[in-house]
Amino acid sequence: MSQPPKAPSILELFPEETREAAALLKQAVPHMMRHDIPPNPMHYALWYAYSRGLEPDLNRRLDKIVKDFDSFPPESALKLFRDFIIRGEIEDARAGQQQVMDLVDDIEVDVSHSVTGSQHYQNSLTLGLAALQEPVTEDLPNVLSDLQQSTQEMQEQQEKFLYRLRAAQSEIQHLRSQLERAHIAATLDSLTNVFNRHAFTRLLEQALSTDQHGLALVMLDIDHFKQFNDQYGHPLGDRVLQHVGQLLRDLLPPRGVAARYGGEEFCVILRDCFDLHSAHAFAEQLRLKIQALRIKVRSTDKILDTVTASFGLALANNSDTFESLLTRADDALYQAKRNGRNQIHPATPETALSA
Ligand SMILES: Nc1nc2c(ncn2[C@@H]2O[C@H](COP(=O)(O)OP(=O)(O)OP(=O)(O)O)[C@@H](O)[C@H]2O)c(=O)[nH]1
Repeated sequence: MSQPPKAPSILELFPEETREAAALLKQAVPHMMRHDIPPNPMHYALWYAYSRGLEPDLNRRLDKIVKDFDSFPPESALKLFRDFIIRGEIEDARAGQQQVMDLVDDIEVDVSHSVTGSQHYQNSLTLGLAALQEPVTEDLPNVLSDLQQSTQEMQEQQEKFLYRLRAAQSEIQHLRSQLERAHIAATLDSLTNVFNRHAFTRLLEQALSTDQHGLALVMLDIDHFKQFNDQYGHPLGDRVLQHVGQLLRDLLPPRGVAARYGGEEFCVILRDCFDLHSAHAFAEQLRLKIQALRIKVRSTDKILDTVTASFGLALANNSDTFESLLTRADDALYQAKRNGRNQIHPATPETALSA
């Protein structure tokens, strides 16, 4: 029997580049305004998909709801959001749950057969041993033959059980690697292979709540990236981001965390930095490596203009929250941009170091 087509994931549903997505934004927002629909993320996703027009059924249902209600009941929005926007993710989660449940059911049946078999064997052993303790009778050959038969049955059953356990073991390994892949997809930025913003937020909050001693935050932002995109196009801009991701992964010290905070902005959490010098040394190494990047246009072999980045550094103190630490690093980054870019600016003036 043929399987129904797999529902697309969010990434497949919304593959647009910045410009195309911005054009859809301009169409989606007036739809929401016209019907007095709050432009929250759930509504926005629906009206964005509506503007894209690739799901006629969604458009028909949205048109009908606003016509019938002259507004947009939140329950209807949620249902459409589940049915059209996150259905791929919901299907994946359900399929994963079902696989685990099937596996547990199979193991339960196998264990229960094995227990029953062991009980029978135990009974025949008990009877056989009792018979063997009797004075030798002519029944001995029958007792031995019964024991031999039940031992053979037990052995066959154990072999089957082992075979099923091995199959379950490989199924568990498969499920584990599926879960690991899902976990990676949920925490990594797919373009640059460093953590995404969501994971970074969680990791920095965790680090601040457990041990902020020696914790430093580095924020970096590629310089004049808009200009680079405009001149060479987004695909080459994407390659720059991928190179920066690779450099971050290569240079990251032990216990460090590198993340793409958004667009062309990255954050790095460093540990064991008891003054800004070691954070500065890391940032300086990265700054030089970015400056040394030579990006080649594959079709023409032309080497593109030098890429540079600006850096803000902040050392966590006892009273820092996620927001306060991020704001200080961001302010320092802003200063680095104002001072001329391609440089590092520490958040605290007393430890000022120049690039
Ligand atoms: N190629 C590509 N570009 C992106 C991505 N995300 C954001 N951008 C672009 O990054 C640019 C950021 O531009 P701005 O915030 O004006 O900053 P800038 O041009 O780097 O200037 P300064 O930061 O002041 O040096 C915009 O053109 C975005 O379209 C992405 O994933 N890929």
